[in-house]
Amino acid sequence: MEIIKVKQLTKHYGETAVLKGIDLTIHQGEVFGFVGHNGAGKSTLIHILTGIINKNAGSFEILGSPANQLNQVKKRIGVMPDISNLYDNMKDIDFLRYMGELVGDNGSKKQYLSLMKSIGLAGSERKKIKSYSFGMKKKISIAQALLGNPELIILDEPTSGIDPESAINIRNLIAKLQEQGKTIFLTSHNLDEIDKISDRVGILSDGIITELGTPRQLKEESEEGINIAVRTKPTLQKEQIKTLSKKIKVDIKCIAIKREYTLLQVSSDDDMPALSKALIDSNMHLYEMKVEHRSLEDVFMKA
Ligand SMILES: Nc1ncnc2c1ncn2[C@@H]1O[C@H](COP(=O)(O)OP(=O)(O)OP(=O)(O)O)[C@@H](O)[C@H]1O
Repeated sequence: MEIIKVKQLTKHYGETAVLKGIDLTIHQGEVFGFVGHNGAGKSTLIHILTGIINKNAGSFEILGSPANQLNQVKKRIGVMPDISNLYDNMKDIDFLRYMGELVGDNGSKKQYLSLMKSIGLAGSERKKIKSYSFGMKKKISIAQALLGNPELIILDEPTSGIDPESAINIRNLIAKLQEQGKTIFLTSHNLDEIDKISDRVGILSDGIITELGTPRQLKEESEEGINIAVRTKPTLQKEQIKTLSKKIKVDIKCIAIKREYTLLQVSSDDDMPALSKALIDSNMHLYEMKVEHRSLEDVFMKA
């Protein structure tokens, strides 16, 4: 089932075109990671999809409702608000109860406390939001997005500014929500995190989605050769690589030398046996040799 369907959507602010034709379909139960540089237009798309601002052209449907009938499905969508929109003078638990009532969530105090605990806010209950740190405000805004048991949860940078343990809790929470059949649309600048938790990733660049696929597909598509990290003593230097390359008749590129590691590139893993033998036959002491797979960061940098 299609939860989000966007076709040729555009948005400009004055003369500046930010979204230049977005096509995107997100299915039920997916965790979709949406990434892009600062100012790429990720929040702009979220604001359009949630009815905060209007698109200029194109169309979209959310939970089967077209853009002009978003009100019909708003209660089924949980959106993490910007932390500047939280009611600072309210106590956290009262805030959740109040926001919950607005979406028909009449949970008990125990349920709200349990929600706070699940996102790492145990022990802070009954504090006024204005006394919260930045990270705590992010957490309570994630809690707000979960009120009313929404089917689609939209999280804009849920883990930025959050301590590592809480970020892990939030990732675990996202996995649990997915197990319950929820669809999660999230943005993050932490590409390792996106790689870990997303079923599919979209990279927004210059107003369009330039890369779309599973993290694995994107990483494999970007592979041009095999990168091999070699740790030797002494550290392998560029001149020695040239000599080795000639000796074994394998094209070996030196990508980088970082401390005791030398990062090499060969065209295929069939070149590895010859390379390891040549290293052992030379006077190098070979401590480690491992294939370094591309990361989403590499894909992102090329997008
Ligand atoms: N209300 C507005 N009026 C004019 N320009 C705007 C407005 N809102 C956003 N922009 C501009 O649109 C572009 C996209 O902004 P947006 O916040 O969507 O990017 P983003 O990808 O979410 O960035 P970040 O990763 O930094 O959060 C930016 O250049 C921003 O300055």
